[in-house]
Amino acid sequence: MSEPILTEPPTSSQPRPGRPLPPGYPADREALRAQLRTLDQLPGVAKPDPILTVDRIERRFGGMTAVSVDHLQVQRGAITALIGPNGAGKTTFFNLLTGFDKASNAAGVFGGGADRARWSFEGRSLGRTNATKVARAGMIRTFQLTKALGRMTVLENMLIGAANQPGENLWVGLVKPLWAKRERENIERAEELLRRFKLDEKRNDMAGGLSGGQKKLLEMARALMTEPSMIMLDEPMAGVNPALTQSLLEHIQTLRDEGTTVLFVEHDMHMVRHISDWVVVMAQGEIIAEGLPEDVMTSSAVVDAYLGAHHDRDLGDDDVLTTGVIRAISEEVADEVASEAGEGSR
Ligand SMILES: Nc1ncnc2c1ncn2[C@@H]1O[C@H](COP(=O)(O)OP(=O)(O)OP(=O)(O)O)[C@@H](O)[C@H]1O
Repeated sequence: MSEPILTEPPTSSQPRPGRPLPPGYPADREALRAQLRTLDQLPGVAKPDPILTVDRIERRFGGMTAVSVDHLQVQRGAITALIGPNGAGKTTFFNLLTGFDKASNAAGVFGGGADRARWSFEGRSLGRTNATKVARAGMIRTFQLTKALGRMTVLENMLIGAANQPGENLWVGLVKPLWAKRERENIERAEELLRRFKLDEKRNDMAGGLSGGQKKLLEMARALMTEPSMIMLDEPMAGVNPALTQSLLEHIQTLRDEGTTVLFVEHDMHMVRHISDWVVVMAQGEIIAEGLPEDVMTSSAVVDAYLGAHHDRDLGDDDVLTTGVIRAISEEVADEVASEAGEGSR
């Protein structure tokens, strides 16, 4: 696979238009990266200023453990990539954190006991809350398969993303002037985001008619209606054509610079290497590695974990052809040659 031409990530940040950066937010991305470079690159390592902290979260489906994360901290203001082979548990982990699924050891679940799952966001415990409350707390996600509502217009899709929609609260619904003011504000914000994501000309089109990449942009724009402190993107690049790749990457970097922490799941290793400040690797439900992109993505443990399910995966750099990879590929080729020879002699 040839590497797409990508511009360098910005190293300094701009304040969010109309909104100051959150207090203590690491505006200078280079300084943040320098701090991250001083950390031990070990699973569960403490971060200088974690926005999200997870402890002992487990999800079992029957006898199969899909997620078993002992400890993870996500650094505020960093772009963190969560990578791992198919079936590693990444989406399930996202679902648990955002309240779309319940941990098998959640508080109140039989057997949850002393080892119950705990996670906190901005220092606030989220373990017992549902998806709506998690979103209101400022942690919002997008999905692997876009959830744009096809029979609604692009603008209507944006407005259902607003946290303070009229009608959500009976009192707001009754107090008409306030209702009208909020609706106006929501429309203004939606229009501004649509302009920014270059979807403004599509505002009255049905969302179902957008391309795959435009739906991804719409979903990201909609997630921003609530002005989240952290956005979790599940495979933002999947189904996006090369023409939109660069603009999607720029949007993600701009989000970070304007005060939104980014955690994303992605299989596109060029993207991971290009824009992440930190990489977390999952395999078989567990976090098996954490560290700087240039180090983690060339680690043989990580490459080996990938080879289980991604024999054809380009990890984005020739340096990944470590001994482990070469050994595994040679074994696979030898197996194929042996089985072809067996078939030929039958
Ligand atoms: N609702 C479910 N019922 C049963 N098993 C499930 C369910 N959801 C996920 N799993 C299983 O849990 C494991 C982890 O799946 P998950 O989708 O979280 O992995 P992933 O890392 O996101 O994979 P991919 O990169 O392919 O999206 C897989 O073995 C999957 O089959």
